[in-house]
Amino acid sequence: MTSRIAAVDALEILDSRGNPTVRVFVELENGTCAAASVPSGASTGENEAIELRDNNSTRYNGKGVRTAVDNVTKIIAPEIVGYPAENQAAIDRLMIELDGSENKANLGANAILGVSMAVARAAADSLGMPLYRYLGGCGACRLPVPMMNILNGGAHADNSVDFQEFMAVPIGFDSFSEGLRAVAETFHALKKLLNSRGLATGVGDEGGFAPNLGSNEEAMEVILEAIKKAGYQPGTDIAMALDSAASSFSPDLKSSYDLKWSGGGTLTSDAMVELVKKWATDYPIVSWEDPLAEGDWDGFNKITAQIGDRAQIVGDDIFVTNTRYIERGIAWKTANSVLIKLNQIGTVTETIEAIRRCRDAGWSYVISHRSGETEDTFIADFSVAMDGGQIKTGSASRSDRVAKYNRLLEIEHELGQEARYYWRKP
Ligand SMILES: O=C(O)[C@@H](CO)OP(=O)(O)O
Ligand SMILES: [Mg+2]
Repeated sequence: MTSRIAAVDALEILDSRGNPTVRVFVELENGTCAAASVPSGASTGENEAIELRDNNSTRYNGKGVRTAVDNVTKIIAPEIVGYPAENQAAIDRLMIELDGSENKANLGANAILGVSMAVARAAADSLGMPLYRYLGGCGACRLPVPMMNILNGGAHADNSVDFQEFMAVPIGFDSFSEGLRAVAETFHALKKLLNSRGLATGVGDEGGFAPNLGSNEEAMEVILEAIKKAGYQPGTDIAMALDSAASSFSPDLKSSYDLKWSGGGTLTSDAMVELVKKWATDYPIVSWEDPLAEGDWDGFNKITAQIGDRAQIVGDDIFVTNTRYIERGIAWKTANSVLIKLNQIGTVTETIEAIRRCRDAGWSYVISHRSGETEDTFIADFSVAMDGGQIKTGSASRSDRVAKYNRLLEIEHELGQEARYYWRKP
């Protein structure tokens, strides 16, 4: 009995926002069966691989999740049955060719990624290896520093906060579990603080609280207070990371910024750069994702030149985990870090390639969830396998996010003394 693929199946399931998404099953001739589920974003970059998602017009017209499911079972499955599951790169390439488009618009990035992840998991299971070991080899022993999202705004919440994500980063701890505990305690401290001020403690899509605050500064102030209340030193034990998701408040995606709640109205790119610089000086911010919009390459270059030596400038919407844009960014010194999302590019192999480019350039990379998630914990193993050093996977209040943290705790436990954990400055 070999590890050749015997069957591939798929079905429509729900994601954490209650929207349909894809789950794929891959069965091998040796009896191994593995599944993978595909997440989905809300604040998506324009150049992301195209997923076949449902909205009122696509559900029944051949462009929704049901079509993605059919594409797996009717188009992809017959082609990959018989391939050894370890031939990840060949299987991924075959699916890219089958799709035939630039951006996976024909079969759907969600169809292709579901198969790609399920194939990796089946291969690992069939070899009796944990996924992180199969994908990362015997050197895979570094647990990522979690960026725990504790306050939500922007497109992920209906409150009066412009920036999308405010995260707590445990930089001063010796182990993943201790770091995770500290940011979870900060999350609880923040809840108490918000409560005591009569502010709402309902959560946004990624589980961070979504109170109505007057400005981004107010959000950062209350987080600093929460870190202290939890008994930690801001900037030494726990630092802050932000994802402005600036494309979501830049109408032209490149030169104007409409901060509704802070900063006093519409800003030029230069004014936005100045504001980011000021906040990065006033607050212990170690990582800033999408401080400018995806078309504002000049603004990105400027902010990287000005604060890139002390803060990680992470490109999400601007790079979309695509080597074409990452290479341009490296050549132009646009950032110093890339947010890595498997479903932005659509296969495991291409995601690994994107990470390889980052490493070659001395850039960091942050493995990330999407705002619409499932209970699938693939990215937890993937972050250890890729030795990425950082993971962004929401708060401690939603089980779709907690599943990833718990999987990382399991991996740490399994690695025992071999486990490594440290924050690497940019
Ligand atoms: O902008 C982001 O980084 C992500 C994940 O936090 O959000 P979304 O999945 O909505 O694109
Ligand atoms: Mg982002």
